[in-house]
Amino acid sequence: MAEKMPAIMKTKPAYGAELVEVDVPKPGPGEVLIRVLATSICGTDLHIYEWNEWAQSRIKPPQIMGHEVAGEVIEVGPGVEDLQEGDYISAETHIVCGKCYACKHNRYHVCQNTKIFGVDMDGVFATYAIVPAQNAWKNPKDMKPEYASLQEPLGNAVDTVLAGPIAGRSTLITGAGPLGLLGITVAKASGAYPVIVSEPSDFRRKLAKKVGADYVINPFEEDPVEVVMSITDGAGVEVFLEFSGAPKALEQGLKATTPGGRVSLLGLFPRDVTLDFNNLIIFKALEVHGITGRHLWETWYTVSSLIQSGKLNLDPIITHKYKGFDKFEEAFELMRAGKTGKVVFFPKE
Ligand SMILES: NC(=O)C1=CN([C@@H]2O[C@H](COP(=O)(O)OP(=O)(O)OC[C@H]3O[C@@H](n4cnc5c(N)ncnc54)[C@H](O)[C@@H]3O)[C@@H](O)[C@H]2O)C=CC1
Ligand SMILES: CC(=O)[C@H](N)C(=O)O
Ligand SMILES: [Zn+2]
Ligand SMILES: [Zn+2]
Repeated sequence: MAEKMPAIMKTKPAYGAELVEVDVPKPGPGEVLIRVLATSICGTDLHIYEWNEWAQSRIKPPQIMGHEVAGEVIEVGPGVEDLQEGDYISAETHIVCGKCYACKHNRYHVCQNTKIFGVDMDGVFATYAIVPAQNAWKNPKDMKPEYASLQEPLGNAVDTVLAGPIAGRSTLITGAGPLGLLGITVAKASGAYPVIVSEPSDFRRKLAKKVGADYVINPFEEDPVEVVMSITDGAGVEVFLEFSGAPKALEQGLKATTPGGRVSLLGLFPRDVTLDFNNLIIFKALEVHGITGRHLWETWYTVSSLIQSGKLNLDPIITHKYKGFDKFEEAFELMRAGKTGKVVFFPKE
């Protein structure tokens, strides 16, 4: 095995990243070394690439980027018992403590001491990567690596869509970025109808239709609330799934939700949001869920079963595949321009 490997690294506290040659890491106690088979870009990676305020407050360069992955275990560190060379795994990105109040209440997805690889330590945009054994998820041998790599963001989408009943429910999704697109296919596979999607990007509205949306709305040209009311005979939707992080979308979605309906909020807002809580939430008795991470580990079981059921329409969502990392800047710039769904790298041997 090579001593050195290419890696996409945040080398400096500034815009961009670099493709550099680094030493292949050695697994320490409780860790495994994987050969990366597929790794995909998350919106968070884009924040790190762009070096926005959040990234400046959290990321300590130099650091290998990336946290969505599928790989083969090639070396097992001391003390690891339930993994062996040859295991085909993906990884939960949240490294949780198991000791805090949240963990002791089985709320691992909101562990107060969460560390995230690719965010708080070296990640997986490389030929080989270190994964904590406690975070490894064993994949069925026949699962495509690009699907296996998407399980982590699919987990966010599953927790958003399935935070309450969805079968047969009218559903509004705001934001058809990579996560919103995953939300559409999970909602359709789970029996939601109609699935109405509000998304200003023409490229992404077309993608939303391909993935299975029943209706798409351009919120910059039509009032999504009016369109939803006309589709639902004035009732509003039973379920509102917020995947955009746009304050306007939040307000429109709440207005379009039927009294007593359910709201799941995944999108992260760029700033504090001012909202008419009395009339948009309280007097409508809405059930509102904040969504973060994935429930450990039931969400991973749900995601894997949905993929294996063949009911998820993932291929149209994976819009860009790259062999190796040479064109990573093109990939990030296309993603920044909103001209992609999910982008997947397949490291060269
Ligand atoms: N809570 C959590 O655990 C996580 C939250 N996120 C957040 O989820 C959100 C979605 O992630 P990505 O799909 O990667 O983000 P993205 O930024 O690629 O997609 C957001 C989409 O919303 C659309 N949009 C903008 N304004 C809109 C409006 N007024 N109405 C409808 N759509 C509008 C954009 O055109 C874009 O297509 C982001 O805010 C991201 O930060 C991502 C990962 C984990
Ligand atoms: C930080 C991330 O982007 C990650 N996908 C998560 O679920 O927390
Ligand atoms: Zn992510
Ligand atoms: Zn904890």
